[in-house]
Amino acid sequence: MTDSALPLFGDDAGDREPWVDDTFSTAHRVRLDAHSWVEHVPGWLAGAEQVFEDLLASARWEQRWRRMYDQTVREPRLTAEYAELLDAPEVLRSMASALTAHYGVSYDRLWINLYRTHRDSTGWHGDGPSTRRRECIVPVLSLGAARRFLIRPTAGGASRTFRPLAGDLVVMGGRCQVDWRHCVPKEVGPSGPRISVNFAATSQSRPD
Ligand SMILES: O=C(O)CCC(=O)C(=O)O
Ligand SMILES: [Fe+2]
Repeated sequence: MTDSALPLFGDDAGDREPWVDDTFSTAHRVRLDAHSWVEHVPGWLAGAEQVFEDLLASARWEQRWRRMYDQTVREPRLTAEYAELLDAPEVLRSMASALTAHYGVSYDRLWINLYRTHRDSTGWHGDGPSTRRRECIVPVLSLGAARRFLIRPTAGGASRTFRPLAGDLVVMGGRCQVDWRHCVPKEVGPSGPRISVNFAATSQSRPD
């Protein structure tokens, strides 16, 4: 057995083991309007690099296709879904528990997206079937390269820009999935790969 295969204990553990700030001490909430908000939690996850590498190597990445008008288009990113939280890696399950405890929403499934380069993206959308309740709380964790995350009113208007770094959470709350649209646009300059972890709750997929 080599050193790197040994379990992490002692002083080293703090540097390498992923660890979430379950006090959410850095959370900063931006009110979008009377009903919707976005919370940015910088540095929520420590050890993000290890989680990124593990997911990149171990997730069952799939190419998805999206129906747009009369065409079927290839999504410019890869996705892996964990329809049951129990099937997700332990580190993601413990993050889901921390989010459930903090936001009072029972996160019981998740999907992760891989933006391979600056040319991968996701267009303006609301999360649709996973967020049918009038008010939802949708946490998204960023890993890997920093990319812009934009949100703008569904009816049109100026967008707000967030730039989550690896380990940051961006949480959409209230009526964000109906009254607002979000996207991760392509970038002009080169960027390394990014993974986002999208936490979902069956309870939020049922209309109230
Ligand atoms: O990658 C992100 O930050 C957001 C992804 C997203 O909105 C989605 O998959 O529904
Ligand atoms: Fe989304």
